[in-house]
Order: sequence, then structure tokens, then C-alpha cells
Amino acid sequence: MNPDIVRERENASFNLELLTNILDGGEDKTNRRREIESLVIGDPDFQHEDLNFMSRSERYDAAVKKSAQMILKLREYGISDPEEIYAYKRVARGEFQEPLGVHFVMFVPTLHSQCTPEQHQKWVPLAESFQMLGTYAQTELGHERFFDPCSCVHRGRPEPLDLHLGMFLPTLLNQSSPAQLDAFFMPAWNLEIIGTYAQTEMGHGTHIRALETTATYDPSTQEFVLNSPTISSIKWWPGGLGKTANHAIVLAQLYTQGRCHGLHAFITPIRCMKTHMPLPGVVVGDIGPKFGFDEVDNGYLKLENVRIPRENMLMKYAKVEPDGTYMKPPSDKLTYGTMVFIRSMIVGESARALSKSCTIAIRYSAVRHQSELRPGEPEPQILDYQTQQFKLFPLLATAFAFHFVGQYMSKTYHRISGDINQGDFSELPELHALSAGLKAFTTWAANAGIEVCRMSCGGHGYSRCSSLPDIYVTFTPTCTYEGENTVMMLQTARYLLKSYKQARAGQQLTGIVSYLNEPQSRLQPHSVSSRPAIVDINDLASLVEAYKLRAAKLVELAAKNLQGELQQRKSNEDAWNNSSIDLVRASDAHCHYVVVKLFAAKLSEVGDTAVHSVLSTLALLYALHGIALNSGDFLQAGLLNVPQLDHISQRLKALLSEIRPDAVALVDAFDYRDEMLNSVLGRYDGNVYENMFEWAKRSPLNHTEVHESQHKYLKPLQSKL
Ligand SMILES: CCC/C=C/C(=O)SCCNC(=O)CCNC(=O)[C@H](O)C(C)(C)COP(=O)([O-])OP(=O)([O-])OC[C@H]1O[C@@H](n2cnc3c(N)ncnc32)[C@H](O)[C@@H]1OP(=O)([O-])[O-]
Ligand SMILES: Cc1cc2nc3c(=O)[nH]c(=O)nc-3n(C[C@H](O)[C@H](O)[C@H](O)COP(=O)(O)OP(=O)(O)OC[C@H]3O[C@@H](n4cnc5c(N)ncnc54)[C@H](O)[C@@H]3O)c2cc1C
Repeated sequence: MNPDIVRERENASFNLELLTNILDGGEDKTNRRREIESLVIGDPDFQHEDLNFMSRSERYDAAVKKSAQMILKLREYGISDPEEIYAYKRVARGEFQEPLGVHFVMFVPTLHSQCTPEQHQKWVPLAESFQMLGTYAQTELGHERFFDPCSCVHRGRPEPLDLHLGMFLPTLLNQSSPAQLDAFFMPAWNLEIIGTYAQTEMGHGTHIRALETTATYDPSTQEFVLNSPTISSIKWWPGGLGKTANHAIVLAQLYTQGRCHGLHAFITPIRCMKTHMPLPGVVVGDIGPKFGFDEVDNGYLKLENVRIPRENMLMKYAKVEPDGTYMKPPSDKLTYGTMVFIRSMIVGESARALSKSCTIAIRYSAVRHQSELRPGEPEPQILDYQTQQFKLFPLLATAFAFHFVGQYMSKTYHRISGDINQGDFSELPELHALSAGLKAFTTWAANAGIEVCRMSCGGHGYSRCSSLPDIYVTFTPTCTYEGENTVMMLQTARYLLKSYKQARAGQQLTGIVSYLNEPQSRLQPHSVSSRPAIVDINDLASLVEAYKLRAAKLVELAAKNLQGELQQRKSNEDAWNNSSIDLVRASDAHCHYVVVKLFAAKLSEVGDTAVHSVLSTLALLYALHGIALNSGDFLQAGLLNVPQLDHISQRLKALLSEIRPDAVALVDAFDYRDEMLNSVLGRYDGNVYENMFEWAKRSPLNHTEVHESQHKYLKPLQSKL
């Protein structure tokens, strides 16, 4: 064990096991999670060469193999609780994704959530043959017997099966009639059907109302005929589509009786279940190498007069009768349910990606010595440099904040989706606004934070052995997929502005936007110099209040700017576009307020004094750092005065020093085993250098002492010169 890291752990001011228990939600949960993780770590079937040393094809192969093994082992061990499945997969995957991810997380849940009772009756016997469903019963989406898609959301690296687990299964869960569920869920769960979620097209990802794929109902055969009428309508991006999946949930414009009824979901067989060859009329393949996601066969799909039975339209909400009569759903946004689900889960993913990165960067900073602080003295640990602390500790605080926000988002999703399943759609707009905004807010912050962690490790952060490049390339598309972040922020802004207008009209708001009801007089701008300071920078409650007032102020500002544009006789759409910078800023401030508020609220649940103290320091650091970064907003809203800015920077420095002795223990509390971090720099024992040397020796370029290119090119060249 490296002596620096041993000393760091001895200096900790709190019992880190207690903090781990808080992150897990209780001591029992920590123990069980560890038990499950050990099942993978001790299993020779999951030992393989570092994927960094493999070609893309080998990586895909290894990821499919791993997915298949995971599914078998989970069933062999009888692990069925969603949290436990997650704990198992998290270790088995490491930083890699699984090919079946979207099958379980999007495909099956979409089937679940969009079935009708009649369809349910038809297929129940199939479903009942599956032992695991019973145990999933308590947890899922208000249904009695469905599995929890949360357990399948990918964590770590993408895998070819991610889309099957991640979107195909969740969409099945959300949008199938019960009969469809039973028809498709069991084969999907047993992997006879491997599904993906095919929504995005080459020409449109964001503006899904403009998707061009068509599903035209033919009453004479009671089939839908699916077509990709243009080059831009080719489905592009779905994970697992290229080579893994044999079915896709295809989002297409529904035509019946000569009318278009908008986007609906259709289960579409794309490959033969026996030979795995593409079916007639189906052109399918891999879209080629990407920034990351090497293990996943993100694919293309062109449909040429592909016929599917009427029953393959997901009919829980909207329906097409045999004669072609269309029955409207109670809300046309229910088709978007899978996206809301995944966005809610991505919030917790932000916490995990950032906490892993902080673990690596902080452990490495504790064992790395560089430069001179005082002449003649030994080189200090780089963690002793104030600038290093300033890079890393606010991110550490952010990782804790996002962890608690992730827990909240997941609970809120389950509560509201339970109501939706009971036919109560009243909180759907709030769920959409919250999940869209927090998905964007947390992924942007974590994305930027991972890169800061990488650069804080100097040159070695650039090596794949640090794992930081892998974490980054795997995580960064969360800013784009499941709703591009700017677009998501604008969706939240839409809700905020609507709420603001309602508040101004005297309506009493409830939920997370209720602060918009507060008297506007509190928000009038004051001259910055004359205004008495209303924020106590040492009091978290006061800071929460400041974030709230800043959010209210920015929502008001955006509303006024929008109104100003409208008064210039601009159309609604142009006025909206001309105000969109302000609208995104308002959403960002709203989300920031929610995060600070939830972090502060979490403290009241912590009984242990030492843990409470260290978490309070982190919460204060998170809140003050955010104010320092956005000081213009707080000054403009009259919530701070200029002298306070200096106090804040002094206070921030003091907080960095307070956290310094606990930094390593704080990242240890995230409890990532070495096998999960897969990072030479982030090793628990701190023995970085010797292991870096061993890792490099395994590089394929070192398999021979002299590379063949010497003989092929350089020697002949030398002889010619
Ligand atoms: C492993 C990785 C896997 C990755 C997979 C993928 O990426 S899969 C691909 C992922 N792809 C994406 O994520 C695509 C991203 N794009 C989209 O989700 C949509 O095109 C959109 C939301 C941007 C606009 O949609 P639009 O043009 O239909 O809507 P509009 O703006 O005209 O607003 C009309 C009303 O609808 C409301 N409303 C909207 N959404 C929801 C919702 N989910 N729920 C509830 N409500 C919602 C909205 O608030 C508004 O309410 P209001 O004010 O009238 O009361
Ligand atoms: C790794 C990965 C996996 C994916 N997996 C899947 C999958 O399994 N299934 C699937 O269907 N899709 C998948 N996607 C596609 C993904 O969902 C889309 O790429 C995403 O929704 C963004 O859409 P877009 O690519 O059309 O971006 P665009 O909308 O073209 O975005 C480009 C720019 O335009 C801006 N913009 C667009 N509209 C607006 C607006 N209204 N207001 C302001 N600015 C705007 C955006 O902010 C952005 O800056 C995946 C993508 C990736 C990268």
C-alpha cells in the first residue's frame, strides 16, 4: 500500500462506512451490494483482456459474450431485485456497455406501458411461465408483476445489448397492451426477441414530430406497411440495431383511412429468428466507428414495404380497430414515456460518472508528488496545491449533490409513473419538466467535470490506463441522446413560463415551482451598492433561499423578454427563438436551485455528527462555488453585494482546506472496487507507477520486439535514401 494514501485514510475525520451506508440507503443495502459485487469479481468467466487492447470487432464480441454471461448468471443466482441486478451488472460491465442494454431498458418497458387489457389476457400464460417476473412484482411502475427497467439502464460503458435493455424493453413496458406485453415481453426477456428502440432518423433526432417513417394500415390484410420514404428517413443511431437486435420498436407516422395520426410505436421484426438474416424489405447495418461506444453496434434501418400484423402496434393508449378506425390516446405525449423514464435515470448516471472520475483524480493526486512548494523540502502531493483542490473539491461536492438528486429523481419518477398507470396524468407535465431539466443540468456539469478530472491528472490522465478517457467518451453522449440538452432546457423553460403566467394570474402553484407564487416585490431589482446583503454566506438555508430568488428572477426576466419580443409583433415562435438564451438561463437557474435545495434537505436526515459535518462542508462548498461561478446573476438580482463576492472567495478557500484531510476518505466512501474503476491511477492501494508499467507492457505494440513495419517500410526507405 502506498504510504501517502495510508496516511490520508488515517487522517479522516469521519466514519466512511456510515457515509457509504447513506449513499446506498442503509447498512443492509451496502452489505448486500458488496456481496453481489463479489460474485462477479471472483468469477473467472468475467476475466478478460483489457478492452483497450482490442479491435472494435473484438470489443463487440467480448461485450456480447459478457451480456450473455450476465443474463445466465443473474438467473442462475436467482438475483431479481432491480437494485441487486444493477449492482451485479455495474461490476460485470466495468466501464463498458452491454449490447442488450436498450432491449431491457427501453424495449420491454415500452411494451409494458403500452398494452391493453384484452391483449394482456391473450398472452398471460406465456408470461406466467417465467419465474422471475413474480419477484420483480413489487417494484415496477405500479404494475404488479413487471420487472424494473431501472435495473437495466446502462451504467459504465455502452454495450451492444444496451438498447435492448435500455429502450426496447422499457418501451414495451410502457406502451404495450397487456396481451402485447405477454406476447413480446417473455420472448424479449428470454432473448428470443432482442429489441432496440428505433426512433431517431438521419434527418431528425430532436424534432420527432417531423420523423418521416410511415406505417400505413391496410384493412384488407389487417397489417401495417412500414416504409422509409426518403434517405433522411432512414433510422440512424439506435443501439444494438446494426448487428444484435432481431426486433425494433419503430416510431413511425401512423396513416389509417387516409389520415395521418402522428407518431406511434410498432414492434417490427427485422431479422429472422432462426438465421438472424435481415428479413425481406429490411436494410440494416452498423453506422460505423464513433467517438466512443465501440462495443455497441449503433445501426441504420431502411424499411421497404415491410408488413407487420395490426397487433404489433403498441396499443395501450392509442388504437387502430381492424376496420382501420383510429382511437385517440388520453394524452399524445404518452408515446414519449420511455424517454421520460431514461432521462430520469440519467440524473443518477451523472453522479456515478462524476464520482468515479473524482475517485480516480483525488486518489492519484494524493500519491503524485510534483514540483517544489518550499525550497529544499520534498516535493508535495499535488493534492496540496490550492489550485488542484479548487479543480477537484467542488466536483467532489457536485458528485455528492447529484447522487442525492438522482435518488430523488428516481423516487419521483416511480411515484408519478405509478399515478399515470392509474390514469392520473396530472403530474406528467411536472415530471417531464423536472426530468428534462435535471438530465441536462447534471449531464452538462458531469461531462465538464470528468474532463477537469482528466486534466488534473496531467499526462497520465490522457492514457487509457487512467480510465478517464473511457469514462468521458461513454458519458458525453448523455448530453445528446434522450433529448439534446439545450432542447431539454427549453422544454423545462416552457413549463416554467407557463407556471409563471399561472402564478401571475393568481393561481396557487404546487410542487417544485411553487416558489413562483412568492410576492414579486421581493424580486424587484435594487441598486447593487445600496442593497443590504440578504444572503448569509455561512448559512446553507440562506443560500438555498438565494438560489430560489435567483431562479424566480431569471424566470421573470425570460418572461419579460419574451413579452417584449411579442410586443414587437413577432410571432410566438420568433419571439421564443429570440428569447431562448434567457429561457435556457432560467431553466439552468431553476435546476441549480433544485439541486442545492435537495442537498440541503438531505443533511437533515444525517444523524452522525462527523458525517453531518463533512457533508455540510461539501454542501456549502457546492452552493458557494455555484454562486461564485454565476455571481452576475446574484448581483443582478440584488441578492449579493460586491464586498460579499470577496468574502465568498475567502470562504471557498477555507472550505477547500477543511475538505483536504477528508478528501481521500470521501471518495473511498463511494466504494468503487478497483475492478469497477479499472483505473491504474485510481487504484485503492495507490501503487500507480509499477502498475502503469505492467499495463503498458501488455500493449499489442509490445507483442514483438521489432514491429513488422520496420521491415516493410522503414528499412526499404533507408536503403533508398
Ligand atoms: C443508451 C443510449 C440510448 C439512447 C437512446 C435515445 O437517444 S432514443 C431517442 C431520444 N430522442 C429524444 O429524446 C428526442 C427529443 N425530442 C423530444 O422529446 C420532442 O421532440 C420535444 C420534447 C423536443 C418536442 O416535442 P413536441 O414537438 O411533440 O412537443 P412541443 O415542444 O410542441 O410541446 C407540446 C407539449 O408537449 C409537452 N411534452 C413534450 N414532451 C413531453 C414528454 N416527454 N412528456 C410529457 N409532456 C411532454 C410539452 O411540455 C408541451 O406541453 P404544453 O406546454 O403544450 O402543455
Ligand atoms: C451514442 C448515441 C446513442 C443513441 N442511441 C439512440 C437510440 O438507441 N435510439 C434512437 O432513436 N436514437 C438514438 N440516438 C440519437 C439521439 O437520440 C439524437 O442524436 C438526439 O436526440 C439529438 O438529436 P439530433 O442528433 O437530431 O440533434 P440536433 O437536434 O440536430 O441537434 C444539433 C444542434 O441543434 C440544436 N437544436 C435542435 N433543435 C433545437 C431547438 N428546437 N432549439 C434550439 N436548438 C436546437 C441543438 O441544441 C444542437 O446544438 C443516439 C445518439 C447517440 C450519440
